[in-house]
Amino acid sequence: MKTDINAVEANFDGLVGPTHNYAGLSFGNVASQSHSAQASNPKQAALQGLAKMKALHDAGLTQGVLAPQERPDLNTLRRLGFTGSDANVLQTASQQASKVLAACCSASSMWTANAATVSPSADTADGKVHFTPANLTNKFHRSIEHEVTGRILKATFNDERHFAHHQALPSVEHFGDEGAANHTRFCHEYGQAGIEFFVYGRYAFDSSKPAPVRYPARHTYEASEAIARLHGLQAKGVVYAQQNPDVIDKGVFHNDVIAVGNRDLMFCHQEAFLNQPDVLKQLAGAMNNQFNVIEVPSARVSVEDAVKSYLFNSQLLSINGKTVIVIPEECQKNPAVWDYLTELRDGDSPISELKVFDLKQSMSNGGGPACLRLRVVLNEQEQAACNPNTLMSDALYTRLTQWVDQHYRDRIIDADLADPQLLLESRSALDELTQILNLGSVYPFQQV
Ligand SMILES: NCCC[C@H](NC(=O)CCC(=O)O)C(=O)O
Repeated sequence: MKTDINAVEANFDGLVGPTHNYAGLSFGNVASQSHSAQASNPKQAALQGLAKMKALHDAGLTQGVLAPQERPDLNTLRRLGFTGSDANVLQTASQQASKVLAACCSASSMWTANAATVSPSADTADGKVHFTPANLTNKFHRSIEHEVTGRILKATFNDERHFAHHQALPSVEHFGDEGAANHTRFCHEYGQAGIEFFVYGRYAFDSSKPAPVRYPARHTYEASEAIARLHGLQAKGVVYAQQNPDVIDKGVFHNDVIAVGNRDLMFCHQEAFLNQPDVLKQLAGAMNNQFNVIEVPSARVSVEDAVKSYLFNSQLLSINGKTVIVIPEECQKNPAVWDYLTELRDGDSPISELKVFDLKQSMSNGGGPACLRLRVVLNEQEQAACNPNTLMSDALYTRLTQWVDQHYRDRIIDADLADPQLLLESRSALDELTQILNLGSVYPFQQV
């Protein structure tokens, strides 16, 4: 197949929804648990996300926006037995099952690294870009995302000649799938066939294999294999690796908390994978031995510091032939991490620039720069086939910041989630958003 030299890696970031809150829903995600019950600021959260999108657009990258989910999720609450008017459903849920209500109000779809796994057309048998929404079975509040995520992806990549959309895998723990947070694509040029690297936390059908003991392994080997099959990937274009169970037990709930890759570069912690030397050897072989690894030693940055600072939840971006790393402010505040990063930048590593962002609202729930984006490699024709209203521009940035200022609250605590007014505010915001992004009626409340 011919290489498209104009293929780009686009980042589609999740827009933070109007109900962003801290409910402590993610066992095994240290930040989510430690910020439980604190007041959130949805307006600031959305603006922080938009500022990152705008900055990367300004740097010349292709940047897209993925719409949030409808929350509170009244359909799910009704499915769980709450009845009556919408206000009544919210009130009884808050009285009888406040955690269930909080789960049905989470803005967790903002972390679009978990929205889906995406395979670029250069890697797939039919030459289309393949999308499979992640079932996110391990956490109830996230398991209710995939259906609407699928609709939003179809409305964003809306051309059957170029884009193939699959259903999520069966929603059981055996096929627990956390999407692109556990998937990295290596390549020499974006438009050339690449190596898709799938990382999983455990085996569902083989209990003889190692697994974490304290925290859950959300993603299975069997799920990764199924995605590779669905997307029509060639065996020689796929490498699998198991996450080190010990680091899952220290709070590394997704691989993108301990490793990140771009083109022919892998930036990872020394303890990221089981049998790490062998994994790196396999990757180098698959990449015809043109592969660079920056492996951060535990003696320089401990796993605990990596989890606290989100050093590896960074974005590695190619800008004008240079590799730039996008990191959260928390990296600057951690002396061991900052020392290491400045040494990388000033030395002869491939990383030549550090871009620091304030993403505190998302970080407090365990989501850094990389969690907030879904990478989609697109050749020239595919770029033209995307829904143009979802692509960042100066005009879209202005429009969306005004929209956030108009509709979003600047404070939400647990008790607010039962407020019927919040439901109305969210629906009117999202109704307007579907017009701004030209998505059609993707939300359940628009389909009655
Ligand atoms: N890729 C980053 C995902 C972070 C996400 N946090 C949350 O859902 C926290 C929600 C809360 O606790 O309110 C998760 O753990 O899946």
